[in-house]
Amino acid sequence: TQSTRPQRLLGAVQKNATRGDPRSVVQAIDQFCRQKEWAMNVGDEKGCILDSVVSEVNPATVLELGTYCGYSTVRIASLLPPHAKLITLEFNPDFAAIARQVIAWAGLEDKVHLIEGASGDWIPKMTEQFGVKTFDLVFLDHWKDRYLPDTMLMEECGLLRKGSILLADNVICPGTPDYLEYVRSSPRYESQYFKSHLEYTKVEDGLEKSVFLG
Ligand SMILES: O=C(NCCc1nnc(-c2ccc3[nH]cnc3c2)[nH]1)c1cc(-c2ccc(F)cc2)cc(O)c1O
Ligand SMILES: [Mg+2]
Repeated sequence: TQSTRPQRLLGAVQKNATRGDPRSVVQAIDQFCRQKEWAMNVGDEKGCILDSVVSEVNPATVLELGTYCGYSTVRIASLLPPHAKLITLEFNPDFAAIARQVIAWAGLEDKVHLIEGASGDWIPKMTEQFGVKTFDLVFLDHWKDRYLPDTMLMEECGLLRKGSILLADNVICPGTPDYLEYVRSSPRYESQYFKSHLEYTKVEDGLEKSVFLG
């Protein structure tokens, strides 16, 4: 039977990356996506912006919405201080199965909780299931029409504190117009746009960084 793109991406990691070396896993995926097949990872250019925000925030608790193959999960987890926790949510079981193996190849499974399920179901359960009171950083990279409802849900569930950072991928392409309007006009957020490009292309895209003001 035919392999899927995520399976071929995993194959490239197992072939070209060194076990336990997150940077080599990231590099192997970027090389695969540039030379073989495009895939919807945040990519190297936006990935550098992600790295700088993670390093600046130095978060103890991170929520990632939209794991896909685990590329950004590996980038984030490799920068976390010891004992920090990254919870990543993936809706598609096939993507989740690949992501687990990519994260394991990078040797980061102890820092990552990968949950299979819908954000709307799991966000209200974060505190009781994982003992997380608030998130220091949230990386939004899942279905683009879920960014706004899930942000409102996180507010309602008290998962954001004064100073929590939301970093959203794809605010231009594919685009998240309702989310952008919300975080840019709400007095409860201070937002900043980091102009970049859609992963592995010349198409404009960018990340929106929003600080929750409480
Ligand atoms: O759809 C995207 N990403 C979403 C994957 C996902 N992986 N997991 C989920 C999830 C996880 C929990 C959920 N709970 C409820 N819905 C959920 C959806 N969603 C995406 C698409 C593009 C893209 C750009 C241009 C094109 F021509 C085609 C495609 C680029 C990107 O950077 C993306 O991130
Ligand atoms: Mg994305």
